[in-house]
Amino acid sequence: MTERNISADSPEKRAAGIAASRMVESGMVVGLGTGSTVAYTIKELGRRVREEGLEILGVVTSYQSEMLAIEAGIPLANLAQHPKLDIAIDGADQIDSKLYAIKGGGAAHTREKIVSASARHFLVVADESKTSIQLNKAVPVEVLPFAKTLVIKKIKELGGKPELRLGLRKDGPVITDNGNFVLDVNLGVINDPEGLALKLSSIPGVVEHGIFSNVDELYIGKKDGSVEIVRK
Ligand SMILES: O=C[C@H](O)[C@H](O)[C@H](O)COP(=O)(O)O
Repeated sequence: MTERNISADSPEKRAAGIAASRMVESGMVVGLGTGSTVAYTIKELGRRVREEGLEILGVVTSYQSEMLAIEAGIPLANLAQHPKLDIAIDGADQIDSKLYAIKGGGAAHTREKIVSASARHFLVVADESKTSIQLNKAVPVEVLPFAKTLVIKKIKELGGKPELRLGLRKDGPVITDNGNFVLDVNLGVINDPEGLALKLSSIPGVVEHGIFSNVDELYIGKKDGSVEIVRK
């Protein structure tokens, strides 16, 4: 895994993140994703709340998005209060031409999947480097620490090469917001994302994997500041 830098400015990510925020209207309950691209969306929504009187409730997907949303001034709610969200907006690590996505580079994919599955509309924001004809990046798999050895064995039986994600400024494994480990699983080119998703989900001890098949719309930010919109 390469180091993640969520604070470096990126015109492409900003273009996609801000364009997506325009889909949000007063009265909506909005799923707020995790990562450097959707951070632009969260900041822009906060600006509209503070300066334009936009009235929304945010439902966060991680401690990162919670901290950003609080700092931006977005009032928050949770899924117990609002089980049905109007929209969820989130980033992706890779997304293919059929809008299957790999997420979890920030280890937030479990809550992201729950929040996006609760939304009527799921919109992904990304820069051009994330698009690919087929998925081929390592798939993050959140695992109960107790089940690590079994899950590694089962993943190898599927032909995957699992690697325990280690902390960058912490010794030992990354611990997710849910208290679990993450395996980054190299599976080569993924020809059948839905089939693979089913196989990974059926391994005892897998909490959630990072293959998403529920993306409705993709906003791709370009270097010239334009945004291409792809709909399912
Ligand atoms: O766990 C993290 C998430 O799935 C992110 O949405 C994903 O990694 C994309 O992040 P970024 O926009 O920083 O590339």
